[in-house]
Amino acid sequence: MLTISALQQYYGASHTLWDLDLSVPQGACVCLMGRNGVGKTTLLKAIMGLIPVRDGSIDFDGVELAKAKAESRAELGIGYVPQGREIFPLLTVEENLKTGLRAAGKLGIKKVPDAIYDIFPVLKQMLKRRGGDLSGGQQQQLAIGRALVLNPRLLILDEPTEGIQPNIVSEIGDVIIRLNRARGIDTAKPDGEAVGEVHQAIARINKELGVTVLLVEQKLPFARKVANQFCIMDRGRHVAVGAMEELADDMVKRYLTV
Ligand SMILES: Nc1ncnc2c1ncn2[C@@H]1O[C@H](COP(=O)(O)OP(=O)(O)OP(=O)(O)O)[C@@H](O)[C@H]1O
Repeated sequence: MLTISALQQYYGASHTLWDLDLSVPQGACVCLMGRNGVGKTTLLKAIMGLIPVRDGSIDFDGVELAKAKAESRAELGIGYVPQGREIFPLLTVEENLKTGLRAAGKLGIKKVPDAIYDIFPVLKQMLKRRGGDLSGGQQQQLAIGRALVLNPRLLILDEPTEGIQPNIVSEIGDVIIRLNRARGIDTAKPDGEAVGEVHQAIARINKELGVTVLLVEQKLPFARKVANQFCIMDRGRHVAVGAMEELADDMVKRYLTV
């Protein structure tokens, strides 16, 4: 679905991404890992067209994104939750969600889908509250909700658990897992699990679309739980990729432990 090849990125004279390759197959949940400052956020911003790239290719389902305008991503089906969430503190929850619609372009989506409120019931309860008055966890749910309003096929999240209470971290993890893996779940025949409204809403979105996920995450247990593939970066280069169950202790020690 997303194939990055030989990407080169500079901040001025500073060479930040070196010959970087990354593959995100359809249906996967890929976790981009690495210590602070290795270039994870830079890579996500490059994918989103928020910073220019010098050379290389970013192919999304056959469309070359490396030189395309940032606005093209939403229309193509890429949703983005930036680091630090970047919600509008003075706008209400409803207004924040509607900002996600501004890039609807030709998609024909005119209102925030009800499924967003089914996935994050707290947003419905707080529709008229200002974004800045929400807790960190609620703001993160708002940021993810906003990224989902255009029904993306690829959801990109930059450190979704940063600064969030443990119980909300786990809720957010469950939502990501279900968005990613609920495809094909038969809601009429739950597999031993009580299928609630949230689950059904996610299964509905997922059945229609199948949300592939690329996320940056520093918390190892969260990454192991949520993602099924990893890509480790070190000093602007990809140094190891594989299935999450292959992420060995020596790699963790060498590239991730601070
Ligand atoms: N706007 C910028 N101008 C110049 N250098 C930058 C800019 N943004 C980031 N950098 C530098 O680029 C390198 C990669 O930063 P980046 O934020 O992508 O790393 P990261 O892996 O996401 O780290 P973190 O986990 O701390 O967010 C760092 O050395 C950083 O100082």
